Amino acid sequence: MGGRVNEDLIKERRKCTFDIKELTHIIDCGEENTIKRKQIDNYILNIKELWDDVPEEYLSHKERYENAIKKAFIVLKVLRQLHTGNIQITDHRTPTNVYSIQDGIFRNVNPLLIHIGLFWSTIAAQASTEQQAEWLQPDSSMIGTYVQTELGHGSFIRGIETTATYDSTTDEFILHTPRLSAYKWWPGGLGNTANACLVMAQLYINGTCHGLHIFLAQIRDFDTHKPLPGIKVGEIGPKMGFNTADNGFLGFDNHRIPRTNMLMKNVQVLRDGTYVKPKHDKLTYGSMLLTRVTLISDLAYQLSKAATIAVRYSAVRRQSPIKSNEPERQILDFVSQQHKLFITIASSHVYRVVGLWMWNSHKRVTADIHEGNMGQLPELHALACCLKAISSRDASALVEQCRLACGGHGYMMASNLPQIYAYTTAAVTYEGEYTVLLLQTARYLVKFWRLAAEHKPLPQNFAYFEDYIKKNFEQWRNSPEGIIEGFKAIVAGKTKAAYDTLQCNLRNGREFEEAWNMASVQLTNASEYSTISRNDIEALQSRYEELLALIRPNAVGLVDAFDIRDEVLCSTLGAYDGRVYERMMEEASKSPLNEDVVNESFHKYIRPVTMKNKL
Ligand SMILES: CCCCCCCC/C=C\CCCCCCCC(=O)SCCNC(=O)CCNC(=O)[C@H](O)C(C)(C)COP(=O)(O)OP(=O)(O)OC[C@H]1O[C@@H](n2cnc3c(N)ncnc32)[C@H](O)[C@@H]1OP(=O)(O)O
Ligand SMILES: Cc1cc2nc3c(=O)[nH]c(=O)nc-3n(C[C@H](O)[C@H](O)[C@H](O)COP(=O)(O)OP(=O)(O)OC[C@H]3O[C@@H](n4cnc5c(N)ncnc54)[C@H](O)[C@@H]3O)c2cc1C
Repeated sequence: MGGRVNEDLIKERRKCTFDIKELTHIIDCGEENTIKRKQIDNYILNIKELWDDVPEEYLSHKERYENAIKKAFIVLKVLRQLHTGNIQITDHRTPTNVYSIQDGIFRNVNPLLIHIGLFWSTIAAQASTEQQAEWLQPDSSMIGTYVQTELGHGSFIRGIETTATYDSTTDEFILHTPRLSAYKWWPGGLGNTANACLVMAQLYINGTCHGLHIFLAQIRDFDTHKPLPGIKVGEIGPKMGFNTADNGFLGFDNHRIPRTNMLMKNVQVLRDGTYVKPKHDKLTYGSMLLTRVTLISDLAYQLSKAATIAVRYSAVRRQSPIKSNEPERQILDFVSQQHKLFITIASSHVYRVVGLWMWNSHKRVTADIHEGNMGQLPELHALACCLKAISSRDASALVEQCRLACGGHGYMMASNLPQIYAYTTAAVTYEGEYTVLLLQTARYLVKFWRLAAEHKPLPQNFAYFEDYIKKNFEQWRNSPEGIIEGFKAIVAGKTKAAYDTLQCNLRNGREFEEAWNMASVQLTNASEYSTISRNDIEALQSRYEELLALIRPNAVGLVDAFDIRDEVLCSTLGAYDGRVYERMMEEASKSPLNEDVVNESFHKYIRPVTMKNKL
């Protein structure tokens, strides 16, 4: 769509007091990354076949999948070319990597997301060198997915019921789904696309269960794509979002795979059935850990999209004067609107920085694990659980806040805010449900509180527990350091309260697990424990309002710095040129309900009633 940029947006951009490009380079972790990102953006976004004539909302469930899969294989081909051309495209140092461009191409989810993001990365992390040499071929026929969750069990994965029983007479595992609740349910790409999968199953050797292990299983014929004998596979139906993700179900009827299809880097089953234990029994959960870490950066990106749309729209939209004799103001001038939006911009930066820090920590801990040192794994797991839970829950609430900040127009699919919300809120549940993950972190904190309560030595990271017990916390200071101190006091106080409740329940004769369950609301809910006073809160509030006013002239610059192309934003409200109403009208004209001046339902259903009444 041609045409001039909206006047208000032009003025906003003139007002900006900082160098937008410089901030973009910081977000991308360096100018060279910005250049590389733009090259990939240009390359992929110029492929004509990736763009739809009809908005995807007007397609049926089946058509949506078929359209998405067409695009997915164009993208896959490009990814392979870029890899061969040695362009590092999956570097999570930048949240705006190739996954982000896909948000624009699919406006939903790439059905190959799990194939690209989880299937290959799990093989790379958990398969032996020989297995990797065989399976990680660039021209592999395998299209895979990660198959863990079952109808009956998602959170409590030790309860998974699919079995893999070793048959030493044939040197094979027999994969079996013993009952309906053991059907695999949810894996992305499983419904129609995948011909292979990594499946989590309980390993049995000579009647002994060794717990969950990962197996590579072919499920469809590579040539005909028909399910193999003993495989029942299909798609699970429409969802709130993720509707192009092709989530599926899967059952095994005594399906045999070679022994060498168990992922054997950390754990082995030998030809004679000998079981060789891993160095740490949670290494099998490694893919969940990695995805939780990468998700934090992805959520930062979703927030930057929502903020870009809502801030640009708020600069363009004029409604109500502030003083009755003045012209109507940009809605961005209302301080309550600034409060809704600027926190989203800030949170995006916070999650980006934390996501990067977690990514580097993960790299470091993985290198240690390679050297046989597992010492840092529990802390990384506890941090990943908590950050994944909090960032997904907060990001969903903030995206929804941005949507509401766009008033009625935010309710239009063409604003893209409903899709961003549906995508973001899924992350609260998948890859470890919110409460369940918070309880994992609580378990870790309570362990260290017990040490503190028993006056045993604590690692440096937990010295503040001791400070809290000795009441060594400083008086509240209204500064970043003061705020961090305040948070430490809250964590210590909250952990103490939960620990005390646990102890009380135990003294009353409860078993530990029961006592834990009874304390679980305290374990997940925050209270105020810091030394902050009423006056401090008032001072903080007025500083916050000052900051809103300082940020206001730079609001559009701040979202421009996210540097998200219109083709990726896919929003009538958030495009760079701010031609909101023109775009809305143009999108409305694509509605099939506008194809005929008089819809045929008039003759079939309306007229017989209205004309009869007239007589
Ligand atoms: C990779 C790249 C991706 C690229 C894309 C980038 C953009 C991304 C965008 C979008 C992509 C996403 C698209 C959708 C993807 C969805 C995929 C799925 O959903 S796959 C299913 C996930 N399923 C869960 O997460 C189940 C949750 N449940 C669990 O993880 C476990 O059941 C848990 C942790 C809740 C409990 O496990 P217990 O019952 O075996 O363990 P307990 O008894 O509680 O604890 C035992 C010990 O193990 C440790 N532990 C547990 N998990 C650990 C871990 N992962 N690592 C290390 N230690 C762990 C604990 O800290 C505990 O330690 P102590 O005994 O206290 O010392
Ligand atoms: C869009 C999407 C994509 C997905 N993709 C995949 C995939 O590719 N592969 C795959 O294997 N899986 C996938 N999943 C499944 C996902 O990982 C699980 O749904 C998720 O782990 C939550 O498990 P659940 O459904 O069993 O929830 P439940 O555990 O049944 O949660 C229901 C409620 O019970 C509570 N609860 C459960 N246990 C406890 C406890 N111990 N203490 C306190 N409260 C508890 C929860 O907090 C929640 O409120 C996907 C899910 C979604 C929504």
